Amino acid sequence: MKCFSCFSSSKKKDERNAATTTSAGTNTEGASSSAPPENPVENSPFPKRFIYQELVVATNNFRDVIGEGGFGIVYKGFLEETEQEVAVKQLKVDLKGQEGKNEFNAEVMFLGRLHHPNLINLIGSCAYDEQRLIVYEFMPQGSLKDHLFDLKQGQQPLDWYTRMRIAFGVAKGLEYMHEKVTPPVIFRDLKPSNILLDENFNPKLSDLGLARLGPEGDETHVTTLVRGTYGYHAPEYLATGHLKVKSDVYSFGIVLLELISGKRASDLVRQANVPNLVTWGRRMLNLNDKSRYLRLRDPLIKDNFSPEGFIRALAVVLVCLSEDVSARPMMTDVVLTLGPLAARPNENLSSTSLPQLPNEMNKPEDASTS
Ligand SMILES: Nc1ncnc2c1ncn2[C@@H]1O[C@H](COP(=O)(O)OP(=O)(O)OP(=O)(O)O)[C@@H](O)[C@H]1O
Repeated sequence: MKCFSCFSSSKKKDERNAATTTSAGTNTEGASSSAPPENPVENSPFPKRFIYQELVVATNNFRDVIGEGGFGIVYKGFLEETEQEVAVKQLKVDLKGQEGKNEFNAEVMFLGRLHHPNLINLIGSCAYDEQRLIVYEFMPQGSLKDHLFDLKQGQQPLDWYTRMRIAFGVAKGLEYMHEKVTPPVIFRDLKPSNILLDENFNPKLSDLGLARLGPEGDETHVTTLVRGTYGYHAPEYLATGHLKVKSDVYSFGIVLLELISGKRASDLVRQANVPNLVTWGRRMLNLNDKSRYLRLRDPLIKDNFSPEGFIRALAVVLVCLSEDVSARPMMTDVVLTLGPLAARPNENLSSTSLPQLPNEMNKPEDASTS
């Protein structure tokens, strides 16, 4: 927790500037002026401190529930002052314990300092008595979970390219957290319900309540209690509590496999005698039988499918899910590989523009669509 305090003690503006630096040496709050043009920073660097009554008004007395998670209920709201639709999360605060407040502090601290188009925009927060509320930009398409599993009647499944675009955006968000800020930030709870979608299905990572500052200098990991969601943890983190940026890479591999297969990691884990998603995926891929690869594809993905992109995406899954932590790629490599896969054919990206894959990523042979 010593690194954590260098963030959390930074209430004053000048102290905050010292807290997190980008790899270019500028602080993340200043990143709004120094970010590269392709990564415009949308977020206000100074989230608002709301008074409780403002949020009562904004949410019409907490009437319209958007969703509920383990840490609280999320309500729809509207801020008259800025004419902005918002989502307001009211954290369950366990009066006997610190857990809810810790999540709140971590989320407000991280989101207040990290700014990227693929991270949710924190509009503000409110700490009133035992109440803890967080105000985010509203994401009209909800979470990836709502579009991947248990679709409602008549709901259109995500097509292949949208899935790849979502994976690409998530990879960019993680790349930013791991590689563009110092010290790195480990998300620790990557899963579809923490990937929110804007009106154009661009993804934004949310729920940084469990995030941790990563190791600095020569250290390879931070040691923590195992937290997060069962089914998404890297095996070494589960076994030892040693958390690394590559633990997130493993979770990303699982989410990518979920996007490809439409199967839920967590459901399969709970069922007796059924291999979990990772075991099942690996079994299919190791059988050197091309027709089996295609059985990993979500049957809801129909037209506009790219067999070459499919194989490459599976190769990314395989390396991200390596048991050997050092064999897992950095998110920058994943971003480079997924970028071209996210482009629809009419977006004019030929296969020759695909980046060279590391050897392990070329493992699966090419497959046909038949
Ligand atoms: N900014 C937002 N805009 C729109 N919908 C949101 C927003 N934030 C959360 N939601 C919705 O509320 C649901 C609950 O979110 P929340 O982060 O509280 O829990 P969760 O991630 O689903 O579960 P848990 O936190 O227990 O792992 C989300 O799945 C999503 O559908």
